[in-house]
Amino acid sequence: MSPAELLAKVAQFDALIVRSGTKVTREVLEAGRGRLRVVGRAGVGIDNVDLQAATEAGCLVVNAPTANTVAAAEHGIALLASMARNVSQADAALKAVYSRTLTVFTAQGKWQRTKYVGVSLVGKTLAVMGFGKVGSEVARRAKGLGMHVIAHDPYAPADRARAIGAELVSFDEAIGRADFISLHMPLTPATSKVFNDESFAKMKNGVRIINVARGGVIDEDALVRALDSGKVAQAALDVFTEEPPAKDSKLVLHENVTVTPHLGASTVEAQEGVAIEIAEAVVGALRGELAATAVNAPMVPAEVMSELAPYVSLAEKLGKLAVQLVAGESGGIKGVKVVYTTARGPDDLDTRLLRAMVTKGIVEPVSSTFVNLVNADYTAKQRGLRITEERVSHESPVAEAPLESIQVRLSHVQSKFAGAISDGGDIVLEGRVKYGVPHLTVVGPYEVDVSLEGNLILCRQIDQPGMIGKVGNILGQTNVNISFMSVGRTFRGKQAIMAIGVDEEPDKETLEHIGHIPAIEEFVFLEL
Ligand SMILES: NC(=O)C1=CN([C@@H]2O[C@H](COP(=O)(O)OP(=O)(O)OC[C@H]3O[C@@H](n4cnc5c(N)ncnc54)[C@H](O)[C@@H]3O)[C@@H](O)[C@H]2O)C=CC1
Ligand SMILES: O=C(O)C(=O)COP(=O)(O)O
Repeated sequence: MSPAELLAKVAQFDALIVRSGTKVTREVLEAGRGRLRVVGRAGVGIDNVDLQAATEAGCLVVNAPTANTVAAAEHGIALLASMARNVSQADAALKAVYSRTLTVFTAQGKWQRTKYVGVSLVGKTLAVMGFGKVGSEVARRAKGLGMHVIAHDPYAPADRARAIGAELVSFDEAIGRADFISLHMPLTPATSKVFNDESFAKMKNGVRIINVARGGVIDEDALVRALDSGKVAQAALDVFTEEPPAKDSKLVLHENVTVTPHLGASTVEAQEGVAIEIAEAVVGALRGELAATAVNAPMVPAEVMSELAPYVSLAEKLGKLAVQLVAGESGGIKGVKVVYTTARGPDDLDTRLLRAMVTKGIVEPVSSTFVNLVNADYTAKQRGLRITEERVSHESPVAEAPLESIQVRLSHVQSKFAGAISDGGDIVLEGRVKYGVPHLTVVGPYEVDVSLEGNLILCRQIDQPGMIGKVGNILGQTNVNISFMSVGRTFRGKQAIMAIGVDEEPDKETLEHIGHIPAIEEFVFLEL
């Protein structure tokens, strides 16, 4: 699709899957607002996606960070070796002659065995700039070629470098000592044009540079100057500031430069790999699962994610139930307090995810905004929702459970179900996870215990015999299956509430029928 076509059509889709050639600009994301929920980048670099605009639109951006790593590393090694031995220049020169005449070598001698004398790799020093996934695979392979490998990466763990046999050094030391420099850092404001006149000046004369990362990390005009002066003997480039580069690009046309058109990830295996990786990530994200490869959401490590999963669901359901209890005329929800009862300290329990899910539960049923971990705080702020959190420490933890309970309090709002209002005047709901399943355990001043699956009916009645039977009968007559039921009361013979989980949504008449049971004071049907 052309950019114009993409703009015109993006609103018809829930997800977009792109490679680096498609620019997912603010304009594209705005045009997709309301429908577009996920942008999947079938590769690593996400510099072609406007992350801030995606975050504001609540659009999750996921990438496929691992499936093309080896392909990129292999391409780096291919460029390193072919540059050192002038493979592409020699090939082009020889082909040019053969295409003119099949038999004669010209006087200028295109069978140029002396012109294309190369340099050896063994024993040379390679500086790997950016010791991440691709960089470390390049280092590993270069070791196999007998090179001495040094690396610069301010954030790389020293033990990984040590394990591969690479020495981690400063930026200046890396570029100053190297015979070959291979670039593997992401393009960020900090890395933009870090290879410039000043840094080329610090390199050895006759250094050779390989770039399979991003064109923007090199000041391309400065590289042309360094090539012209001989400071840089050769460069091998897979990526460019502008792709494709201008037709008259001095860099592309330079005789000491080897170029490929951004082929780093282009192997049959890598493309199959990223396709599968991104399809799984996008489908998961559309199903509402937490994406491990989310780019614009806080990173939640996989083990934390699996431990918190039932609490994430509990948090969302409590938010969803709470908002349905708010009376229409109460002037909006202002303050939301989430209270976590836990044996863990702040360092062992990151509540951002839980807070985001409470926000999602509260906002989604009453708006057209799609809320996720990405835009939850932004959305809450926009809607004037003040969400505060409190931790209550719990002395005797149940085994290893991260949380004992989660309570959601909506302050100073009226409720359509007075039974949900606590003594302090807030709507209060509390829940726990039991056997991996979220349960509602407190409604206002009442203790209940109902599994949060399907839908829920809350009834407040006078505590007297026969109530369960009456309600059960009415539901049974219309084939509504009760999945769970619990009765809580303040004092014997006073008020009680019944929390009834139902698989099907009862029709209006059935609900009215329940409301007409004389002892029932109020009831509400809540969707989960
Ligand atoms: N040519 C192609 O087709 C491909 C290009 N790439 C590009 O390769 C690059 C690396 O990708 P991965 O290894 O997967 O990413 P990665 O995130 O695993 O590694 C990047 C490393 O760069 C380091 N880094 C960040 N700032 C730095 C700085 N100022 N100086 C030195 N190091 C710095 C990080 O700490 C990290 O270890 C990215 O730019 C990516 O877009 C990746 C795959 C294919
Ligand atoms: O994954 C990356 O960062 C790449 O540069 C590969 O880009 P591509 O998917 O080949 O357009």
